[in-house]
Amino acid sequence: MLQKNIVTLAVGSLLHYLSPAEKSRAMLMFFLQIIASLLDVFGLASLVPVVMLASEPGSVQKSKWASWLYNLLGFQTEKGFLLFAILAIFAFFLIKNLFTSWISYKQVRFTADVALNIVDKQFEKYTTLPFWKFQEIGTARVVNEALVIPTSYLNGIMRQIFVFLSEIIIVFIVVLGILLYQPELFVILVVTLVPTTFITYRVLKNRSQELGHELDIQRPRAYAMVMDTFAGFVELKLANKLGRFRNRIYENQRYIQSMEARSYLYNLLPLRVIEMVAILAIVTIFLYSLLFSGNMSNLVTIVGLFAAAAYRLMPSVNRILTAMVTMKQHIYTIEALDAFREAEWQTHKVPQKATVSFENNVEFNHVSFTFPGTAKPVLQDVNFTVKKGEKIGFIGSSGSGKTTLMNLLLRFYSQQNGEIRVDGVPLTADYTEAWHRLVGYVKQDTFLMEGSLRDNIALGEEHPDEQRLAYALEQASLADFVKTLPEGLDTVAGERGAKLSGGQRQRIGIARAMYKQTQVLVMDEATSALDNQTEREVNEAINKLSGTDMTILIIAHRITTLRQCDRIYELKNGRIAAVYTYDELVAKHV
Ligand SMILES: Nc1ncnc2c1ncn2[C@@H]1O[C@H](COP(=O)(O)OP(=O)(O)OP(=O)(O)O)[C@@H](O)[C@H]1O
Repeated sequence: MLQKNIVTLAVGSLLHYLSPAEKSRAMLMFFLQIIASLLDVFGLASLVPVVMLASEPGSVQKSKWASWLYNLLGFQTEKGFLLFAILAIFAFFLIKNLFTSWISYKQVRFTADVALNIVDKQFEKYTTLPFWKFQEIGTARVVNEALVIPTSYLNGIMRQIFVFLSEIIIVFIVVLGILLYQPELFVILVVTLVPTTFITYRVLKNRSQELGHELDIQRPRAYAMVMDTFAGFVELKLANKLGRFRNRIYENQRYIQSMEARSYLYNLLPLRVIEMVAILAIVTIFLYSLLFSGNMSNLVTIVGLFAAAAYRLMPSVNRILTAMVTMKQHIYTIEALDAFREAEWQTHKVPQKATVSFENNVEFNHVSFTFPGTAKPVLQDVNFTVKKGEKIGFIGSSGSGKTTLMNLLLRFYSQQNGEIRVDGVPLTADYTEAWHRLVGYVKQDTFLMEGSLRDNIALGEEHPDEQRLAYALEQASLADFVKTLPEGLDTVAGERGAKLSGGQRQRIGIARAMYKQTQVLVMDEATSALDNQTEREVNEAINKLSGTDMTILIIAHRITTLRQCDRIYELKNGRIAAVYTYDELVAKHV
C-alpha cells in the first residue's frame, strides 16, 4: 500500500483545523515567508560582491553595475562608495531581520491560535463522548489527548511544516542560483547532498514514527500510575505498597526517558551527517584536482564556492531533515486528533428540543440494554411506571443492573430495545438536554471538587442564589452542620471532599440536587463506609425529601432507607423479579 508522504499528511491534517479565514491567514503567512526567504538569500549574496570590490582597488570602475551605481549616486571616491555600500548592507540586514522577526512572531501567534482551537475541539469531542466510551478510554488517556497531544501537535507538526516549507524555498532559490552560475558545482551538490539526505531520512523515519507511538502509549500510563498512587494513597499505605508503586513509576519513567533521549539524538544526527558529507565533498574535490587536474587555482575557486554554498545550504537541509524526522515522530498526534472525528456522535450532534413536559409519569416500556462489545444483556424487557411525585425503591443483588437502569433513565446510556417515555413521549436524543435540566443524581460516591461548599452545591455558579442555597441546605439536613463551621459555606471541601464525612458528602449531593430544583431525583445509596450515625443522617435527609413533590428513585442496600417508598422493585439478572410495599419487604426479610 502506498504510504502517504509525511508532508502531505501534515498539510492535510492542518487544513482540517483551519477555518476559511485562517486558511487565508496561512496563505498570507506562507507568502510573507517566501519574501523573508528571498531576503535571506539576497542578504548573503549581496555581501560577496562588496567584499570582492573592496579586496581589489580600482575594481569599482571595472564592474558594469558598480560603476553605473557609482556614477548615478555621484560619488567622488571609491572609498566613499564602498563605505556607502557596506552601510547600505548593514541597513538592509537590520530591516530584513526586523521583518523576519515580525513574520516569526506572526507565525508563532498563528500556530498558537490554531493550537488553542484544537484544544477546544478536543475538549468538545471528549465531552460529547458517550459515557460508556469515556469509561473505556479512561481519565489518564483523556488528559493526554485533550491537553498534551495538541501541544505536541503544535510543536511536532504545525511549527515543523512551516519550517519545512520555508527552508525548501531557500534551498530551491540557492540551488537554482548555483545551477545558473556554476553548473559543475550544482552537479557536485546534487550528487553529494541528495542521496545522503534521502538515506538519513529513510534510516530515521520508521524509528522515529515507532518512537512517537511508543511514547504516546507510555505517557498516559505514567499519568494513570501517578493518579492511582494518590487516589489510593490510604489503601496503598496501609498495605505497605507505596514503595512498589514508586518502583513501577520509576521503571516507566526510565523507559520514557530512554525514548526521549533517543528522540533527541535523532534530531541531532542530521546535522552531523550533513556536515560529514560536506567535508567529504571538499576532500573529494581536493583529491580530484590534486591528482588529476593539477590546476590549483581552479581548485581554490571551486572549494571556496562549494564551502559558501554549503554554508548556506547545510543549515537549511538540516532543518528540513529535522523537521521531517520530527513530523514522523509526531505522526501519532495526527492520528490521535483524528480519532472519533467521524464517529456518529460527532458528525451530527442532534439539535435539542427546548423543553420536555413532565406532569404525569415516567414509563419504562420493554427496555433492554447490552453493553457495546459484550454479549449478555444487562437489562431485559424492563417495564414499570413511576407517577410524578412517587418515591420508588430498587433493590437487587450486586450486578443485577440497578445502576445501569438509572444510567438509562439519566440518558448516559441508550437502550437498544424499548422506550423510556415521559408523559407518553419517548425520551429520544433530542430531549437529552431538556431532560437533564429536570433530573438530579446523587451517586454512591458524590463528586466533590476542590472549592468551597457553596461552589460544590451550586457547581461553580458565579453568583449563586442565597435563598435557594439556604433551602437546599435545609432539605439536605446540612443547615445545622454548616452553622457549626466558622467559615460556613465558604469552607473548603478539600480534594474530592477529603475534609467531609461520607454522610456529609452524600448530603452535599442531595443539596446540589435541591439547589438545581430537580424534579426527578435518582439516588444511589452508598454501600460501604456508612456507619449508623452517617446512615441516620442520610436517611433523615431522604425522609425530609419524601415530604416534597419531587419524584424520587432510590437504589437501596438497606431496607430502612426505603421506609417512605410507595413501591419497591426487585431486580434479578436484569429483569424486574418482584414488586413490594415497604411492609411486604420487611415481612419477607424478617
Ligand atoms: N461499562 C461496562 N461495560 C461492560 N459491562 C458493564 C459495564 N458496567 C457495568 N457492567 C456490567 O453490568 C452488570 C450490571 O451492573 P450494574 O452496575 O448496573 O449493577 P448494580 O445492580 O448497580 O450493582 P451494585 O449494586 O454492585 O452497584 C454487571 O454485571 C457489570 O459487570
